[in-house]
Amino acid sequence: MRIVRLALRNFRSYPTAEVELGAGLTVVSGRNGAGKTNLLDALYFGCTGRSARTTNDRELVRFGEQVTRVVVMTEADDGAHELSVAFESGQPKRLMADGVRVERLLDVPGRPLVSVFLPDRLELVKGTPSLRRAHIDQVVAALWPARAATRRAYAQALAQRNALVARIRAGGASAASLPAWDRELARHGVALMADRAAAIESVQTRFGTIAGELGLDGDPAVAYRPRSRAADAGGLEEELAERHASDLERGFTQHGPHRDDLALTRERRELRAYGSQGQQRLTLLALLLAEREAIAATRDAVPVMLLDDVMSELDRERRGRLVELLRGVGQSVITTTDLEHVPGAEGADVTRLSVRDGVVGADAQTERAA
Ligand SMILES: Nc1ncnc2c1ncn2[C@@H]1O[C@H](COP(=O)(O)OP(=O)(O)OP(=O)(O)O)[C@@H](O)[C@H]1O
Repeated sequence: MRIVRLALRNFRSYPTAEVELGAGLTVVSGRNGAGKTNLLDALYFGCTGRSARTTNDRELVRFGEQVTRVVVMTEADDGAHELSVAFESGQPKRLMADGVRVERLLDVPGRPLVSVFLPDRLELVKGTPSLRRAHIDQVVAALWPARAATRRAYAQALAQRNALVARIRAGGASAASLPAWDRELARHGVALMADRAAAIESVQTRFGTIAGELGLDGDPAVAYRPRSRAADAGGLEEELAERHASDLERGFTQHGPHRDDLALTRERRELRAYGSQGQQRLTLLALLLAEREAIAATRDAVPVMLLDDVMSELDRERRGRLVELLRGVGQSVITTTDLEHVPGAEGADVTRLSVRDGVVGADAQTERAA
């Protein structure tokens, strides 16, 4: 599966654009504000139905326009496919796969997986545990699509247990009904913890290696931090039972995998609290690359990497190593203000695009030579 073409209409700074992606690495160059990030976001939007930068879709519609539309054309073993997303203010988003309306693009079989590195995504390292939990669950779903159901089942059981806690507090139900929901929550909870642990295990060693190669010293590490210490469903059920009184006092379920975290450390200290901005950026980059390798090793699908302005952080040697990693397997799109920052960009296997004033042109090299 690979993305062949992207077509946009009234997406951010672009009135219209048609972009052909390379089979491997595509480098998008242009000045600050030219529209490079907008192009990456359009790709993300077309593949997932969501922006990587905002939850407010209205921001995606070009100023003065009403409707934006993004179409992603792909090629797979079974032929050509098309995903499209259209958004009009005040209307529900229209998501289509091969001309058929769908609820969610994430459920479309064979859709391209995408992994995106944008400055805003640093929140994954710096922000609250909930972002990291959601991220682990996305990695689980990318590694083993069928297991996405476990997280949904857990979330549903948790919502029901919380509703019951509220009813008991209001005097509308008896505390004797709690153990049944402890059992249900524990059953899905241990399955969820096992999936998360397995996902992080498949990423751990790769993360250490790639982070080292990209120049992050100090023994960088990623580890799953489950809230519960239970080894099985019975153990988690007991932990939940021990907290009945305090759950009823606080009004919600305080214990379980919905309180898990992912620890990202360097020299055994949390990068969230002690890492420099550069270290946090390298950590995020290494994590996304490690996940991509793990997914490629588990499935015959390699996520498309969308990397925004990542080169400025790296010295020449590390830029070279990153380009090597990206050229090795799958598709990637990388943006840069300066083509010189991408070693090997002149290679025959690299597709070069230049962006200027909301217009995407082919081959910046040719343009420079002209
Ligand atoms: N809805 C919109 N309609 C029209 N233009 C928009 C819209 N949203 C953003 N823009 C414009 O897009 C431009 C920014 O584009 P983008 O972030 O893609 O630039 P960039 O090439 O990645 O720049 P940098 O190198 O500085 O990160 C800005 O000029 C901004 O005004």
